[in-house]
Amino acid sequence: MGALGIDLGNSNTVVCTGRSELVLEEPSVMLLRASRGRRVKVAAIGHDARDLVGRTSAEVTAMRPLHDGVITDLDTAQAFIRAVLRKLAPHRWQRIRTTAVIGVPLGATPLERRALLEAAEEAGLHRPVLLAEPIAGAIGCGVDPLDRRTHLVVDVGGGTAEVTAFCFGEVLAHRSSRIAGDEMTLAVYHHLRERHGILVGEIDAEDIKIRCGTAEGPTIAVAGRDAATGRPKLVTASIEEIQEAVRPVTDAIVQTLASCMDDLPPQSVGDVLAEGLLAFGGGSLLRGFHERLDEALGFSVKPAERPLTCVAEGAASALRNQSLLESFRGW
Ligand SMILES: Nc1ncnc2c1ncn2[C@@H]1O[C@H](COP(=O)(O)OP(=O)(O)OP(=O)(O)O)[C@@H](O)[C@H]1O
Repeated sequence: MGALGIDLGNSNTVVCTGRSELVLEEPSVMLLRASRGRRVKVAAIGHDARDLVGRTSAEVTAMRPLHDGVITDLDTAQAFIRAVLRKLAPHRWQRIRTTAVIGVPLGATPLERRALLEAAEEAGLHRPVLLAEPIAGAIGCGVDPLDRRTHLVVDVGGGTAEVTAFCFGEVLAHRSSRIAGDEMTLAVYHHLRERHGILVGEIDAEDIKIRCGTAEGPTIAVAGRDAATGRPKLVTASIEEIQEAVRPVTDAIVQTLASCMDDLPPQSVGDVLAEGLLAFGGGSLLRGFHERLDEALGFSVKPAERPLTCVAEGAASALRNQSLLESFRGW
């Protein structure tokens, strides 16, 4: 396989080759089967695993390799990375000396970074290197982090929203919040239960949130269970009310952005006002997200062309740029 750029996210895992070819984009979910007297085995990963969540026997457990963007259990993370590598290259010889640049939240502690490197090495990667996700995402969007102007980016993932300003190979300001895409999903769930008395599953609530972005009419149909009787129920919800329900989450992200801006020197603020804010990560695809940020911040928001894959793409292209990896090694 040679070299890979990997974005190991809370929600999704994305892998690109050194030639920036997208080779894997799957949910970060793994099903583990415990069979008596034997080692726990990986039953499924990615889309297969996500489709089976809630449809398996008691012997099968669904696991996510990361929480809030960092590893909490080394064995799970290692098993997940190994399963991803096997999916990409089934034969052992194909994986020999495969190296990678892996995205890591900028706010990760040295211990969390060490855990990720250890899991990656144990899973079979050769000398993996870490690169801060906001920097990798910016590179994936065509921004040069060694540029002499300040760039401001927001990465709205599932578990975290990270705001970062950088210039000339240095991070000038950074803020991270645990209020991101998953909180938007939760807001949709609570709204449907309170306003319409309907209970939907976590995956359905996420699907409704995403469908709001592509719905042609002003309303969408929602199927679930009546919160009082438990019977199947169908309701119609307006896009506007769902946008309103998610607004506190977008407002919290605006707050994070505003406090990051407060830490910037005046010259950098000028750059940001002129250049605008680059937004990526799946949460930035929320309907009305950019307009809300535009309106609240008063400067332009540039949506990434490929918000879900730019971190892995940027990590893959950083493989060819040693000086860039050196500059951001400590971040
Ligand atoms: N079209 C869409 N509209 C709204 N939200 C979306 C859309 N597509 C994806 N999302 C949301 O984006 C989030 C996942 O984004 P992404 O894949 O960038 O996160 P991640 O990198 O896995 O997570 P993290 O950065 O927290 O580790 C989920 O909450 C998902 O529901």
